[in-house]
Amino acid sequence: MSEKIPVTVLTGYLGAGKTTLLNRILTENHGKRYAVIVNEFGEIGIDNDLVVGAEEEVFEMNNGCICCTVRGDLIRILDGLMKRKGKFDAIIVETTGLADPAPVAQTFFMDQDVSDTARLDAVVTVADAKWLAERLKDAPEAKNQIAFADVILLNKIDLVSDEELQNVERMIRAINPYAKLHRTKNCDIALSEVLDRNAFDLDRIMEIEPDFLEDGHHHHHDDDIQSISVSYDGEVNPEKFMPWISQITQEQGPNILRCKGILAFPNEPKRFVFQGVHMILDGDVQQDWKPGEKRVSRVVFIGRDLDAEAIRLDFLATVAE
Ligand SMILES: Nc1nc2c(ncn2[C@@H]2O[C@H](COP(=O)(O)OP(=O)(O)OP(=O)(O)O)[C@@H](O)[C@H]2O)c(=O)[nH]1
Repeated sequence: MSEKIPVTVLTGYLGAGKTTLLNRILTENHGKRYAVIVNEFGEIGIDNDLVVGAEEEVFEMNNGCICCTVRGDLIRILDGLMKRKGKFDAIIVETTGLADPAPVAQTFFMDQDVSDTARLDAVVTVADAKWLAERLKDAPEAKNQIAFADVILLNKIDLVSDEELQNVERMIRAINPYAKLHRTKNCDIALSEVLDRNAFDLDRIMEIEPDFLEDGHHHHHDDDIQSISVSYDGEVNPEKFMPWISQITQEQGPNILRCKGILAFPNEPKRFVFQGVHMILDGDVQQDWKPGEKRVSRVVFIGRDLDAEAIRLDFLATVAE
């Protein structure tokens, strides 16, 4: 029997640094070929376009969470990939920040075709050193992501004091004493610590979740969490957009778990990408718009108690004349 293809499930709460880690993996000179599956919560894909590395094949699963509505899609994509075995060395699945990793991991044991050809190598969880303590209070997914991890990257250590870091490490250890824990900035880590670990331990998981191998998925997403996507078929004016995005993240930061966008600015050959986690905002011009690519500007906000219509109108008010 030929060897099974290793699958790494990359998880972690909204904005923790999953795409940063994925891009690091894909750009490093590893000589391997990865197939990448990216799942997003919002209905318009942004992450897919933020993943670098033209070599890799990126499969996008939008509009739903990998652990719920689109799990069938995951099985279909995996089945399709298996038919082309030999064309790549490993598979990386980046889940949404709101995914419960258990049902995703379950897929590799419960689905016969998948389990015959692929093996779950490890669940790698990226944790945000600044926000994890808060999320452990109000987001059960954040806790499950830690509990199920084989490897944890405690990321964004540049944003916290030593004391805060030790505190959050204690919280992680209380939930999961077994995972290998690394402190990172910008997910800077040797790939050998993340890939091909052979770390997934079914026995440990059965201890946490005794019905792991039984069918039926009971994960209920927090219904209060909204995903608001707005897309405009053209350019936005940076002089209007920048003050608006700063203002909304300052004023509504506590409710904005995550925001991001790709924008076309007039006379700018490069795409402007902005990223936000609560009130922390980051933005920069990145790669060029491709020749013939439509210059569409799009933003996504994920959070609670957000006024979707106001966000839509305010964003559209920033478009270039
Ligand atoms: N200060 C700081 N910022 C970081 C670090 N790692 C990542 N970021 C920034 O955090 C933001 C979110 O990073 P992503 O990698 O997109 O996070 P993600 O987990 O993929 O986000 P979602 O897929 O939307 O859940 C980006 O603006 C990153 O540049 C870090 O170690 N320190």
